[in-house]
Order: sequence, then structure tokens, then C-alpha cells
Amino acid sequence: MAPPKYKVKDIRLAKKGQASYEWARDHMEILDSTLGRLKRSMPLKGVTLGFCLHITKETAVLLIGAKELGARVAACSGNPLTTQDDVAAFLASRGIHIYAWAGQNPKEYDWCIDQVLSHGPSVITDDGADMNVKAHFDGRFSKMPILGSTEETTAGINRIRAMEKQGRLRYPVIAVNDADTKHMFDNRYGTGQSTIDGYLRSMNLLLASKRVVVAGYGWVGKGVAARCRGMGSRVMVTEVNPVRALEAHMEGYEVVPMSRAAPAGDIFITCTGMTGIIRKEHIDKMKDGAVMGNVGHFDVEIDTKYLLKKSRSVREIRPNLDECVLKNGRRVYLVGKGWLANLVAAEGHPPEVMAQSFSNQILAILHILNHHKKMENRLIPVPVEIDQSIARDALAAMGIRIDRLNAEQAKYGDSW
Ligand SMILES: NC(=O)c1ccc[n+]([C@@H]2O[C@H](COP(=O)([O-])OP(=O)(O)OC[C@H]3O[C@@H](n4cnc5c(N)ncnc54)[C@H](O)[C@@H]3O)[C@@H](O)[C@H]2O)c1
Ligand SMILES: N[C@@H](CCSC[C@H]1O[C@@H](n2cnc3c(=O)[nH]cnc32)[C@H](O)[C@@H]1O)C(=O)O
Repeated sequence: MAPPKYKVKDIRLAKKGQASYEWARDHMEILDSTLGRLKRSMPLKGVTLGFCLHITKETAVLLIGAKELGARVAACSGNPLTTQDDVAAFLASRGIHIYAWAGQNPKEYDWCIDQVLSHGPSVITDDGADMNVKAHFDGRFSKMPILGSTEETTAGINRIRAMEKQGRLRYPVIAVNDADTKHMFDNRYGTGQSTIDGYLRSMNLLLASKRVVVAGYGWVGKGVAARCRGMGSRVMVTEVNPVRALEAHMEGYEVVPMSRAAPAGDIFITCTGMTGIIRKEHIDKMKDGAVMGNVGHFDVEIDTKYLLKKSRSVREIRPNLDECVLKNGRRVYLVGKGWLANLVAAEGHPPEVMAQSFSNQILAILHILNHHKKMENRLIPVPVEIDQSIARDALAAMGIRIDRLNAEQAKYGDSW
């Protein structure tokens, strides 16, 4: 059956979504100028693109931009809770085939991905790999011709890498997350700021003096820990990687196992991309009043099944904050039902940082269209030239000039 043109919560929200889109576009100068340069040759004319990304104002700038370069665009959200309904309505009003609304159940979430794949995209842009997994293993789509894909986030790359290892990848996937201009900025500064935003909007408590437990000291964990310290919190870090644990220790954080952090922490933020980080045995030890949430991977880092189903009572005490009364009588609080707190309880990353991520995305999509014949069915890095040119554009947009090696220095650098 042909997919409907679009499905959103309320198309009447389009005007509000447009204002939001304009605000983001005005602060995404490097994406805007990348798109502007490309417009002269309309490189996406006649191409169908499929996107599975958080539907926010920043994503709208990417999707409308792709359409303005000639593409037919179909999109859904890579998360059941993170769609900004006004932005989705605006996208529908602009001819994007969008299937997204906030608060989907698992069946609805799945249906939306199906609709995008039913458009027959040549390139898939994914965030977390749900669309790519479907395009590989769902019989309805597993033989569909797809030239390649681009992946936005660490967790998605981990899943694609596992597929590659087993020899199951049927087209190349560009690891957009692994570009320096993506993870060093989006994962660190983007998540650092938007996590504080999400926690504050949901709990609005003082961060100064609180003991904040950051699980995972990767790019996201580093950003979150640094921003919490900046707010005056005392930060504890949990890790499994000895190098990263050592780095956190040298940075001045208290490094402990979760079993020790659980009874000590006031606020918990999981950032690992792994499953089962905060479990029953940790939850049962938490202080009365502890607040926990996740900014890592789907809703699997905290055992929310235990928390929401086995508590004596659960009530939404504030928007995006559930109060759970445990069997031992203590109250613990869950932000955003354990899904990405920065996107569920706030608006995700600020536009300036998403401009870098999405410039990588649009250039990676073009790279696939131009080079797919020579690409192997593997996980492929973003070409260094793309990474460097985005960094230069970002500096230029901020009015920053840097030095260049002179001839003597270049010669010295090459000598031995
Ligand atoms: N919320 C957002 O907007 C946002 C933005 C970027 C990335 N992410 C997601 O955040 C997660 C982390 O991304 P990253 O780029 O920091 O990844 P990363 O690989 O750099 O870091 C993850 C860290 O978690 C550690 N870890 C793994 N298992 C652990 C455990 N049991 N206990 C403690 N630490 C453990 C790893 O050793 C690693 O250092 C991923 O799922 C990614 O997709 C979310
Ligand atoms: N889809 C999974 C995987 C984590 S999303 C993490 C990604 O979200 C991206 N992201 C963060 N904020 C925004 C935003 O405002 N708009 C679009 N994408 C965002 C960011 O680039 C990061 O790599 C899930 O929902 O759990």
C-alpha cells in the first residue's frame, strides 16, 4: 500500500513550527552556507532520501535544505518521544513526507519507519540504526536497492559495526558520528548543555552542592560532567574502561563503581550507550529524593521496568518527572521515562552545534551518491577533507582566523 503523504499530530501547528525553524536556521550559518553553495548545481535532483532523526527545529533545517537541493524527502523520528509536533506540522506543510509525533507506542514508532522505507530511499540517514536494521532484516525491505547510509550517533555505529563484523552489511554506511567535527562538539558540548536544560526543566532544583553521578566518561560523559561541575555540583564518575576512568580521575572527578555511587548520589545521568547501568540493586540503595535520567541509549540504561512497574506508586509530579515510591518507602524520581532527557524534557542540542553535525550529514549523503560504486559494504569514515572544511567554515562563521604553516615550518615538519 502506498504510504500517506504525511502523518503528524496537528497540521494547524505549522505556523508555530515555522517560527521555530526560522530561529534555528538563523543560527546554523555553516549548514545554511553549505546548502547555499550546493544549490547552484542541485545535486539531489531526482533523488529520494529517507531520514530517521529526532524531529526538531534543527532537523527541519536539514530536511528543508535537502528538499531545496532537489530531493524527495521522507522522514520519521529515531525516538518515540522526541518529536516537536509543531516542527513536524511545518515540515508536512512544506511537502516533506513526514511520519512523526511525540508520544508514540512501539507499534506506531515501527509504522513510521515502514512508511519512510516504502518511499524507496536511495540513501538512509539514521540515528541509532533502527531504520538500517529494518532495511536489512525485514523481508519487506531487505532486498530494496539502497546505495548507502549515514549514521548520526555512537550507539548506531556500535550496532552497524556488529553487523559489519558478522558480514551482514549490504551497503556502505558512513560513520558521521566519528567525524571530529561531530562527536567532539555535538556529543560533548551539545549534550553537556542540553542535558542541564532537560534536567532543569523537569526538576528545577539547585545543581550547586549536589552530588551528580555521571555514568560513562566518553564524549557525552565528559561534556555532562564538565557542565555539572560548572554549575557547582560535586561530580562522581563510573566507568568500565580503565583509560577513561584514569582520565576522569586526573580531571578531578571522584571515580567509583555504581554500587558505591548509588547510595551517595543526588542526581544520576547515564551516558554509556550500554544497557543495564542503573539496576534494581542500585535503585533500592538510593537516597530518598534521588533523581535519575538517561542521555545515552534509547531507554535501556536504567531499569525502568523495575522502577515503573514494581514501585508502590508512580505519579507524574511535574512534566517529564515521575515520582516512584519504592517498596522501602523511599521516593526516587525519573526524568523523561528514562529516554533521552535532553530531547524529551528539553529541545535537544542548540542549533550552532547541530549545524556541524548536519553539514557532515549532507556532505556524507553526497559522497555516497557520487562514490557508492567504489565503496565497500563497510563502515566508512567521513573523508578528512569534509571534516576539515566544516571546521574551517565553523571558525569563519564565528569570525575566528587561525595561522597556517609557512614554507619553512612545512619543510621542518617533514624533515627527520
Ligand atoms: N542525548 C544525546 O543527545 C546524545 C548525543 C550524542 C550521543 N548520545 C549517545 O550517548 C551514548 C554515549 O555516547 P559517547 O559518544 O559518549 O560514547 P563513547 O563510546 O565515547 O562513551 C561511552 C562510555 O561509556 C563507558 N561505559 C560502557 N559501559 C559502561 C558501564 N557499564 N558503566 C560505566 N561506563 C560504561 C565506555 O567505557 C565509554 O567510555 C551513546 O549511546 C550515544 O549514541 C546521545
Ligand atoms: N535514537 C537513539 C540514539 C541516541 S540519539 C543521539 C543523537 O541525537 C542527536 N541530537 C541531539 N540533539 C538533537 C536535536 O536537537 N536535533 C536532532 N538531533 C539531535 C545527536 O546528534 C546525537 O548523536 C535514541 O533516541 O536513544
